[in-house]
Amino acid sequence: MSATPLTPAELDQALGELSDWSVQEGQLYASFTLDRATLPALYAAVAAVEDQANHHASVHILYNTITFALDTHDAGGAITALDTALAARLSALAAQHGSRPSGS
Ligand SMILES: C[C@H](O)[C@H](O)[C@H]1CNC2=NC(N)=NC(=O)C2=N1
Repeated sequence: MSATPLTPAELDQALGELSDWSVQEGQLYASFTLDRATLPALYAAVAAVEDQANHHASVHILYNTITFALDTHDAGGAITALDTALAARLSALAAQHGSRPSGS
């Protein structure tokens, strides 16, 4: 998978399959709300997937909401297929841990 910036059309197409995600300030962005007790397990799973992909999200946790922001540093902060691929995996992990999208 390449660190080539997605074109606007490619990004729109990818977002069509990433219903939890939006573009905010040039990054892919998603928030999930879940039981606080499951947050540690979710983050452990996120970290493992990130390390396997060698691609890492900005993660913010506030009470029962975890927010991810993704762009590709190696592409000057553009959104690439590395980001959209990881976004799909993060959505799946959040769902597996009983989350619900908490919107933007
Ligand atoms: C050296 C290492 O391969 C790079 O720093 C990887 C690690 N994780 C990364 N994460 C993100 N979001 N963007 C990158 O360009 C990136 N590059």
